[in-house]
Amino acid sequence: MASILIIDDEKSIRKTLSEILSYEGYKVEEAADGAEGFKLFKDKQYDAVLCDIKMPKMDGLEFLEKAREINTDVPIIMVSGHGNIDTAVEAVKKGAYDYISKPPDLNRLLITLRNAMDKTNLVTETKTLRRKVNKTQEMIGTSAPILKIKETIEKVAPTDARVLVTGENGVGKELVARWLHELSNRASGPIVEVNCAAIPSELIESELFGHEKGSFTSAVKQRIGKFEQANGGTLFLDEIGDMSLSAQAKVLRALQEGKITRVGGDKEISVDVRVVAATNKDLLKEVEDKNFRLDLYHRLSVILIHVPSLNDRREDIPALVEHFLDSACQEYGMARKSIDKEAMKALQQHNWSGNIRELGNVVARLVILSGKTITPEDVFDYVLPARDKKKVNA
Ligand SMILES: Nc1ncnc2c1ncn2[C@@H]1O[C@H](COP(=O)(O)OP(=O)(O)OP(=O)(O)O)[C@@H](O)[C@H]1O
Repeated sequence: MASILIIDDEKSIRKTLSEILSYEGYKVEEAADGAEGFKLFKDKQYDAVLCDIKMPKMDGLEFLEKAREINTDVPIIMVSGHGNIDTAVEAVKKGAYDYISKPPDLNRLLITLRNAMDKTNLVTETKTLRRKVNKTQEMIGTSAPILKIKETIEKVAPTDARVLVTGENGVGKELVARWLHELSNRASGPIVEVNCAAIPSELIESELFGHEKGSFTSAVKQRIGKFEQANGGTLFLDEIGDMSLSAQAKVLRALQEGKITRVGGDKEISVDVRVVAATNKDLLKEVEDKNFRLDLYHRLSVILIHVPSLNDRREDIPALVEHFLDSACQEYGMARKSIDKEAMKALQQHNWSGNIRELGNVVARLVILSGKTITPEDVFDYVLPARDKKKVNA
C-alpha cells in the first residue's frame, strides 16, 4: 500500500484529503505544519507528500528545500491557495513534482498523485537497470596489495596468459577475473563463469563441454557447454579446487589442445578461450593430497594473483564503507547517510570473516536501520558481537 504524508495547517483540508486518499486505498499520515511534517519525513519512508504552501512555523517552500536535502526521490506535490500560485510555480522550479490548487479537484489530485508515483517507480527502475548494465565494478582500495594487483591486471590482461586467482571467500577474486577480461582484447567477447563447487561432479563435464542428445538418461536435447559459450572470450572457473579428477583431466586436454568434445559426441570442436581460475584452497596442498593434478596446476597458474583478506588491508576499509554507503542508499532510495568517526573505527577493527561481501551486507544493514548518521551504538547494536564491543572500549 502506498503511503502519503499530508502537511497542512488547516484541519478541515487535512481531514478531507485524508478521507479521500484513505478511501482510494492509500495509507495516510498527517502533519499540521512544515516542522512536524519534516520530522515525519525524516524518520519514515513515504511514497509521496502533499504539502500546503502557507503554514506557520515552517512553510511549504522551506519544507521542500529541507526535504530535498535528505531525499530527492519522493515526489512532493504543493497545495496552493488562490493567493500563492506564483509561489507554487517557484516550488516546482525548486524540485516539487507539481502543484494543485485549493480546493483540490478530486480527479486532478488523484491523477497527479498516480503520475508522481509512476515517475518514482520509473526512476527506481532506471537506477536498477543502469546498475545492471553498468560496467565492471571499480576495484576500490589503495593499500599496497591492491595497487600491486591492479598493476598486475593491467600488465597481464592484454596477454592471453592464464591466471590463477587465490584468496579467501569474498575477497574479490571474481572482480579480479572480470577486470582481466575487461582490459583484455577479448572484452567485446563473453565472460562465462562456472562455479565448480556448485555443480555435482557427475554433471560438471556436461556443464563444461556440453553433451549430445541421448548421451545419458537426462540428456534429452543437445547442450552447448561453457567452453563453447566462452568462445572468443574468457572462461572463469571459480572454486577450481573442488573439481573432480576426471573433469580435471578433460579440462587439461582442452587447455593443451584448444579443442573439446561434447559428452557422448565424437567430433572435436576448436575453442578459443582464455581461462582464469580461482580458488580459496591451497592448491599445492591439494596436489600433495592427490586431489588436484600437478600438470593442470601448472597450466592454470602461469600468473598468480593472491588477493589478501580484508583483515590484512584494513586501510582499505573506510573507502569501501563509503562506497557501500553510496550504493546501499541509492538502492534503497534514501538520502546519503554518513558515518561517525568512532563507528568507522569499530568497523575498521572488526574481524571480518566474510571479507568484502560481509562488509557490504553490514553497511547495507546499517543504512536501513540507522538514522542519518551511523553511530558507534548502531554498529554495536546491529553488527558487531559483544566481544568486539569490549575490545573497542578497552
Ligand atoms: N576492491 C573492491 N572494491 C569494491 N568492491 C569489491 C572489491 N572487492 C570485492 N568487491 C565486491 O565484494 C563482493 C565479493 O567479491 P567477489 O565475488 O569478487 O569475491 P570472491 O573472492 O570471488 O568470492 P567467492 O570466493 O565467494 O567466490 C562483490 O560484490 C564485489 O563486487
